[in-house]
Amino acid sequence: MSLPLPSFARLALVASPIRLSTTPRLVPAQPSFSNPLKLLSMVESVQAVIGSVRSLSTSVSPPPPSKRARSKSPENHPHPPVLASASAVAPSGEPSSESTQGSTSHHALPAATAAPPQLTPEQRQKRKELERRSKNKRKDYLKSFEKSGREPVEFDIEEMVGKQKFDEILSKGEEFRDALVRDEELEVEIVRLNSHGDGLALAPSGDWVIAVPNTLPGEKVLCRIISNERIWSRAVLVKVLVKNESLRRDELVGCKYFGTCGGCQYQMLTYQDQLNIKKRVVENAFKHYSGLDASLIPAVMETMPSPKQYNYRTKLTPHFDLPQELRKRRGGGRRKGNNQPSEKDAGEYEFNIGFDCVGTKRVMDIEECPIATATINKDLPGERERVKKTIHTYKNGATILLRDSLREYTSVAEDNLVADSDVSASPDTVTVTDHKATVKERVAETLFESPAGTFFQNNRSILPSLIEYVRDQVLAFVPPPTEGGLEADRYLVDAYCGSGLFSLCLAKIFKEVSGVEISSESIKYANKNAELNGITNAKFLAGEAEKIFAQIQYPSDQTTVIIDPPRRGCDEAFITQLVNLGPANIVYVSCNVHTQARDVGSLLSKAPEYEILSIRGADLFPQTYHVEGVCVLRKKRKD
Ligand SMILES: C[S@@+](CC[C@H](N)C(=O)[O-])C[C@H]1O[C@@H](n2cnc3c(N)ncnc32)[C@H](O)[C@@H]1O
Repeated sequence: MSLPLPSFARLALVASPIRLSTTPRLVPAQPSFSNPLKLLSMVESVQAVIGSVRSLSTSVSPPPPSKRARSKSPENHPHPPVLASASAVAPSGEPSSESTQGSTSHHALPAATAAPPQLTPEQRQKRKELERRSKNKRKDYLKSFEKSGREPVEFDIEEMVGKQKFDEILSKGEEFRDALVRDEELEVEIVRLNSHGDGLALAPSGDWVIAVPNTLPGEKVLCRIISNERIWSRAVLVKVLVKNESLRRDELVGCKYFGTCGGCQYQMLTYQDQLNIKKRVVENAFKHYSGLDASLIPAVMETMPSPKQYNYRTKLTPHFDLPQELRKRRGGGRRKGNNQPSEKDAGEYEFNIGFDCVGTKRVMDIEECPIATATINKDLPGERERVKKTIHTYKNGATILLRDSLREYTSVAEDNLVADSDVSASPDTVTVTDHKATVKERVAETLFESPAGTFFQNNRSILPSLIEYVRDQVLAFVPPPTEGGLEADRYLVDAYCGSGLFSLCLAKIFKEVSGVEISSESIKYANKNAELNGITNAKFLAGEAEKIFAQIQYPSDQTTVIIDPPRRGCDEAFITQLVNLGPANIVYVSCNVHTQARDVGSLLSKAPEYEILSIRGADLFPQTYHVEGVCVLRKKRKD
C-alpha cells in the first residue's frame, strides 16, 4: 500500500531532537497511527525528505525555543463558494511558457547532484541561482517551522490543490520552485480567504496557490505576481474584473490608503461580514491546531463586536528607514567634522514614515490613520515633523510610538471612551510618545496606569464588554458549598497579567487574586494600580508565568486561572504546572487563536478531566484580520 506522503506537519514528528525545546511550537493536529510498521516506513520516507532538505541546507542548526508564533490560519468566508475538490479544480489552462521553463529547473531541485544535460553556461548559472534561492527559502522555512509549526495557509493550500497533489509536491521537493514568474499578470478566481484576509486562488497549473490581498471569494481578478513562497505566490491586485456583489462594499472604505497600506484588510466589508469571517478563523484554528476530536469542540459563538470600528486604536507605531541619501552622506561614518549631516540639512531628505505596503516591506508614507483615535491623529503630523527635523540624529531607521492616554480620570465622560461619534480629538485625552511616560486608562470603574512602552490592550472601547464576558464566565461557576452551606470563596490566578487588567477589574468577585508577569515594570504598575483603586486582595509576582504555582495555596476547586499570553502562547512548563494545580475554571484569552488552540489541545490531552465550555472571538481590531480568542474550560464535576 502506498504511504501517505510526508508533509512538514509529520516531518515534525521525526525532527524530535530539534523539537525537544521547552516551548511548544505551533504544531497542528497529528494523525494517530495505529500501525507501527506504517509509522516506521512513513518516518523513513520523511527522513529521506529531511535528508534531501538537509543536504541542501547543511547549516540548519536547531533554532532556539519559539519566541513568536505567526498569526495565520485558514479562512472560510461567511458565504463561501463551494470548495472544489482536487479533481474539480484541475488545471484550467496550461502554464505560461515562462512558468513551464521555471518549473523545469525546479523539478530538478531534489536531485541537485545529478548533472543537468547539455545546459548552456547561462542556463547553468540560472539553475544555480534558483537552487541557491530554494535552499535559502528551505532554510528559512525550517527555522520558522521549528518556531511556530505549520503555517495556517498550508491547510488552505492542501484543501485547494488536493491532499494527494500537496503531498506529492512535498515528496518531490518542489515546494519552493519558482512556479510563477515575478511581475507576470494573471487572471484568477478567488475561492476563499486565508486567515490574513488575503484572497486565495488556484494558479493555472492547478498545483499552486496565489494569495491576492484586497480580494473576496467569488471575484475574478487581474493580479501581478510579486514573489514565490512555499507552494504559493504573493500577488498584488491590479484590477477586480468581476466583483462579489453581495460582499464588496467599496463605499464603506474609510481610509485613503486602503488597498496600498498593509495595515487593514476588511474596510470594504460590512462590519457583520468582518465578524463572520473572524468566527470562521477561530473555528478553523481549533479544527486544525487543537488536535481534538470534533465532538470536544463546542460551536464557536458569534464574535464579540467592538463598539468602535474606526478611531479605536489607542496605540500607533509608524516606522521609517534611514534615507539612503543620509547613509551616503555619512560615508559609512568616515566623514568627519563639518561634512557630517547636520540639523541644517535634515529637511533635505525624502523618506516615508508609516506602515509597510501590502505584500512588501516597503514603508509607505502615512499622514493619518482612521483606525487610530482622533487624538493620535491630531498629533501624528507633529511627530512626523519632529522625526523629519531630527533625522540626522538617527543611526538607523526606527519606530515611533504614539499612545492615547486619558488626561485625568475624573474628567472623562463615558461616551468619550466608547462612542463611535468620537471622531474629533477629545479634550480629555492626550498623546504620549515617551516610552517611559505614564499612560492612564479607565476600564469601566477601574483605573490603570502603565508606562507607554509596556503592554496595554489597544482598543479601549471593547474592554468593558470583554471584562464583563469573562466575569460572567467566572460567576457561572458556583464553587462547591462550604460546610455551613454557604457559597465558597473564589480565587483567581491571572497569568501573563500585564499591569493587572483582568485581576483588578475582577478583584471584587474573588477572595484573593494573584497575578504573574515577566515584565517587572508592568508588575510595579500592577501593584500601583491596586493601590490606585483601593484594592487590597491582589498580589503580583514578577517572573515566568509558571512561577506563580509555587506561590499560591488556593483550593483548586475554588480557583479560576485566566491565561493571556503573548502570540507564541504558553510554555509547556506552564501547562504542566497548570494541570498539576487543577483549577476548577480556566479562561484562556489570546491574540493568536492558533497557538491558543494548540495549547488548549495540549491541556486536554494532559488533563481529559477538563471540557471546553465555550469558544468565542472578540474583535479588538476592526478592519483588520486580527481576532482575539476567548476559550473557557471547566473541570468536569464528579457529582
Ligand atoms: C497579551 S499581554 C496580556 C497582558 C494583560 N493580561 C492585559 O490584558 O493587559 C501578554 C503579557 O505576557 C507577558 N509575558 C510574556 N512572556 C511571559 C512569560 N514567560 N511569563 C509571564 N509573562 C509573560 C508580557 O510581558 C505581556 O504583558
